[in-house]
This record gives sequence, C-alpha cells and structure tokens, in this order.
Amino acid sequence: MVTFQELGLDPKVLRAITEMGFEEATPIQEKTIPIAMEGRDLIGQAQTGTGKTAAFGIPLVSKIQPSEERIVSLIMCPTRELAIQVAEEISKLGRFKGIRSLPIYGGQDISRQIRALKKKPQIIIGTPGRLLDHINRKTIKLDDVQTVVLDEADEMLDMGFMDDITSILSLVPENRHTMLFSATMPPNIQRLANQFLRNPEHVSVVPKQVSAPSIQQAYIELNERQKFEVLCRLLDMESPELAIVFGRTKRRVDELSEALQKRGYSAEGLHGDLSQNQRDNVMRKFRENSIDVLVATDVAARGLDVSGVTHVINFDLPQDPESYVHRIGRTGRAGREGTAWTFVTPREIDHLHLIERITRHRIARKPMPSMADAIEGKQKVIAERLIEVIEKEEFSEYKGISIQLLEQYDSVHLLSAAFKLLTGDKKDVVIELTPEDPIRAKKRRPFNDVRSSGRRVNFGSGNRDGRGGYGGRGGYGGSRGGYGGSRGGNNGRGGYGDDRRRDYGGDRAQRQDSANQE
Ligand SMILES: Nc1ncnc2c1ncn2[C@@H]1O[C@H](COP(=O)(O)OP(=O)(O)OP(=O)(O)O)[C@@H](O)[C@H]1O
Ligand SMILES: [Mg+2]
Repeated sequence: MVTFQELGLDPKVLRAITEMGFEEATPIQEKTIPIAMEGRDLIGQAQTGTGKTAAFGIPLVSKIQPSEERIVSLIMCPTRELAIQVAEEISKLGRFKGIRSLPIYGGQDISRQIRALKKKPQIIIGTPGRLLDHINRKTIKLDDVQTVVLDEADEMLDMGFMDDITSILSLVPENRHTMLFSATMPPNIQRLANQFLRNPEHVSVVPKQVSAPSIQQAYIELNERQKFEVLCRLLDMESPELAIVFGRTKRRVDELSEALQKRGYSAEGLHGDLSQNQRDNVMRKFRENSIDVLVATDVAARGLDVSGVTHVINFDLPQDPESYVHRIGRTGRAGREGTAWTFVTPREIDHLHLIERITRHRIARKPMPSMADAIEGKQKVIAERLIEVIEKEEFSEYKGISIQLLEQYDSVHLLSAAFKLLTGDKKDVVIELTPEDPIRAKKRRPFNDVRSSGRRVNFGSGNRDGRGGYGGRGGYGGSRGGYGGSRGGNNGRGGYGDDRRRDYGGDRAQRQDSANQE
C-alpha cells in the first residue's frame, strides 16, 4: 500500500485528497498516477468502485497551473450523470489549488454553459454530443488541450460515439497525453486505443474475477409475471438502505417506479426520456437518501458512485456481460459490501450462464423469497426503528394515550396493531406490468475466432496482447447486432430508434434538442 505522500504530489492536491478522506492510494491509483504524471499514454482497467476517477483526476489537477486560462484537459464520459459526478470529484481534488473545471452535457441550457465557459475553466468534463455542439459554435476550443481522458471508453464506443470522439480528438493537438479507463475492456477497445493512444501502457489491476469481490451475487429463476411480487418481497426481506433496480426499457422503468410507489415504496425512475431537470432531481433525491429505490435503465449502469447503495437488483437481465458487471458495480464500492440480485426467466438461463462464463463468477441460485420472509424482514425493520425510538426516549407526548389504551387493551394486542399500521401494508394494490421479451444468448462463435463481428471479451489481468484474459477467451457473437466491424458503416447516429433495447440516455438524443434550441 502506498500513501499519497509517497507519490510526490502537490501539497495542495494532497490536502484535498486528505479532506476527501482518502488515506491510501487504491491499486489502480498507485499504478497509474506515476505513469500519468510522466505524461505517458495509458489504458487503465480496474474493478468497479476502485477509484479510477481519482486515478486520472489526481494527475490532471496536479499538472495544471491555476494561472492557466485555456482548456488544457478534456474528459469525456458516456452519460450526463457521470459527467456531473466526475466534474464534482475533479473540482474537489483541485479545490485548494484553485483549478477550474466545468461539466458540459446535453439537456442543460447551453447559454448557461457558455457563460460558465467565460470563466476560463482548465478542465472540461463532457459528453461527446454536447461537446461537439460547443465546438461547432466555437464556444469551446481544443487547440491547447494537453491531456484527454476517455472514461468508460468501451461504453462510449458501444453507444456509437466513435465518430464523435474521432471528430473531437481531431481538433486536439497530436502530441497530447491520452488515457482511457474502464472496468471492462472488450477487445474492440483496442481499435480505439490504436487510433487515439500512442504506445499506451496497459495498467490492469483486475484479478481473476472482473466483478468486484465485495458483491454477493445471486439469481432467482421466475416467470415474467412473478417479477413484481418477487421484487416487493425481496425489498421487504432485505430492506436495503439504498437500492438500484435496473429495468430493460424506459417504459419498464416508468411502470415499475410507479408500481413501487403504489405499493408504498419510496422509489423514482431514471431514464433518458426524462427532462434534465427531472433527471437531476431524481439523482439528488437518491444521493440525499430521500428515496430508497432508484429504478433505472442502463443510463445508470456506468460509473455512478452513490455511497450507501447496498443492493442492485436486475429486474430484467442486462443485455451483455459487461453491462452486468457495471450494473452490479453500483454497489460494493470503495471496499464496502453489496448485494446483487438478478431475475432470470427460464428462457434466459443460457444468457445468465454466458454472463457467469464471461465474468468468471458463479452466481448462486436462490429461491424466491416467501411471503413469510418478506413479512419477517419488514417486521424486523419496524422493530429496529421502535427500539431506536425507545432508546432515544423521544416519546413523552405519547405516554398519556399509551397508559390510557393499556388500561383497556392487552399490551401484545396494542403493539401488534401498531406494527400493522407501521408496516403500511399495501400488498393488495393490484399491479400489472407490460411484459418484456426475454433476452436470449446469441449463438457464439467458437473459441479463438475473431472474425469481425465476433467479440472477445478481455476481462483478464495483465493481458497486453488482448488474448486469454478471461478463461475461455470466447468471443460472444455481438449480441447487439452489427457490433464491431459492421458498426463502422453506421455513422453512430440514428439507427437507435426507441425500440432499441438499451437506453443510453446519453448525449446523442440531446444533440437534437440542443439543435432545436438554437
Ligand atoms: N484512495 C481512496 N481511498 C478511499 N476511497 C477512495 C479512494 N479513491 C477513490 N475513493 C472513493 O471510492 C469510490 C469509487 O471511486 P470511483 O467512482 O472513482 O470508482 P471507479 O473505479 O471509477 O468505478 P466505476 O468502474 O464504477 O466507474 C468513490 O466514492 C471515491 O470517492
Ligand atoms: Mg468510474
């Protein structure tokens, strides 16, 4: 373990790190910070929640002079929420040094961003679409950029941002310093690396298993129609502090969050069709713990760091193994424990096995929680809350009525009635969700076959040649049609109609909006 002092950082940055509560560098930080400080290109891979943001953020803020009045660093992220969050972390790291950073993302009023740009930020953290907007308006100039970071690089590629990134990077001086980060590195990331990085150092701190080890993983086999009841029982049984429930589509997320509310849970939905205001509100409530359950599409799968997320529930199976790894990685962060449950319909079992194979982790099968499990879980929470109130002795105003009632009724009866009220049981509310089609594992190309649409996933450690990382190095035939080679023909825009299974909620759609605002 290395302390940050040993990494030879600017004292003002060290102070910021200390204030953020970081004592020791995480392995990815320990390995990448020295390389980044030297200005060498790198590809950084480490499990979810292990501090990749600071791994690039610390060297960035360390190298910039506060007197600088040009944009010298550019960070690109796939989603707005992530851009906001990364900007927040960069701003904390650069606080004492007086570094100015600014998030730039779709959905936010562009004139407000233009005003903020006039304050001469040195670091821009943006989503590709809105960045291009500003570049075209000449409100952002990249001529002086020295360092570029692509966070969740594989996802940006997957979202069809390749062309946007190419256009953006063509405006950045060629002798720049470029770094690329993600917890997963599918082999086609090599294409991106070859194009944008120069002799990159591969820094990988992924042990055998790509998902974070502090996450307990389990699955429940059930029918589509049973999912909602099982979800409610699971929430009752486990009483998560904070949970993220992933649904496959925007419609699913809308229906599910509404259904949970009707049943008395404190839940809200997040997806790419909401206004930016709504998205911000939901995220704020979730971060403040004023809602317990965030129901989201994959727009929340990558990078989001909300402390206190104890549970991730895949209400619908994710489209591919990477997405599984990132979704469950919203819990079990920074060394904490987490629990991930996945619902699987009988027809999707093959797909689950594919995820297990690729992530090299067996997911335990668990029975559906029974009604009794759910009731017991709920009662336990209420009992804990009651005891807490008793210990704090904050109930003097209720003593009179209690004494009065106890004279008339049996104490067990009274307390049982209070329990019934407190559990706020609404399980009689009838809920019907529109069923989603099952996800199916596509035929996979055999081992070793890397034809253009084949997709090998390199989750393994220290593979510099892209081979053999994940046991079996099986390419899984791009389950999202036209992956890899064939995507080349697509300019990355359009072609993602609403019926697309995944909701990226990123910046692409927003391009349209911001164009409309002109
Ligand atoms: N050295 C450290 N010591 C303690 N906590 C840290 C340290 N570095 C980062 N953290 C905290 O760990 C959490 C996860 O960090 P971060 O979001 O950067 O993870 P990540 O590796 O980017 O994960 P993901 O793959 O999900 O994007 C954050 O809350 C961050 O503040
Ligand atoms: Mg991250």
